Amino acid sequence: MPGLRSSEKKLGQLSGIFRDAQAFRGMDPDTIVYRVWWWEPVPGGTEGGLFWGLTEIQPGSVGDEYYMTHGHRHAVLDRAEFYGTTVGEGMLVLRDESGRSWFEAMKPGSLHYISGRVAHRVVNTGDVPLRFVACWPSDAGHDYQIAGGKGFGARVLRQNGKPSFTLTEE
Ligand SMILES: O=P(O)(O)OC[C@H]1O[C@H](O)[C@H](O)[C@@H](O)[C@@H]1O
Repeated sequence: MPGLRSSEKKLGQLSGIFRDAQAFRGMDPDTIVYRVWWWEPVPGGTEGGLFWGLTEIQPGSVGDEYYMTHGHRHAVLDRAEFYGTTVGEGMLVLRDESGRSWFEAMKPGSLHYISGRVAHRVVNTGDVPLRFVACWPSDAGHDYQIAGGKGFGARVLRQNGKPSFTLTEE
């Protein structure tokens, strides 16, 4: 049925994506990390349609790693997406099929085009909730297996009080 949808992601649902497992175990699994509201004017899977969404990621960290979305590629691999930041500061972490990882800085007014086949995740590096709008094809779907389960090959960590994009061996 077409309509407005919403979902929330709690820490307990993000097990395994943060580096510091000990810090993670010491935190309340019911803590909400992010919420998504999105409009589905056509049924999911419709070719040629678009969805529109708003994501809000809370400020916070697990150990020295900032709160972030799980991250995904599109199940229909070649589908692209736009993100537009409205409030807060963050990093859009991207990984292509060759394994290259990079980021784009997010701040109010920043617009980000995410090509098909590129995995994407958003990290809140600020002190306030990070909000961004998104527009993606209604048949894109989500694939949460990034690089065969290895992840993004990069982490955003607080170092000397500042966010640092660090490539990893993954
Ligand atoms: O699906 P996640 O990786 O948890 O990201 C959360 C959400 O971020 C954005 O709003 C995307 O447009 C959504 O499609 C996605 O569901």
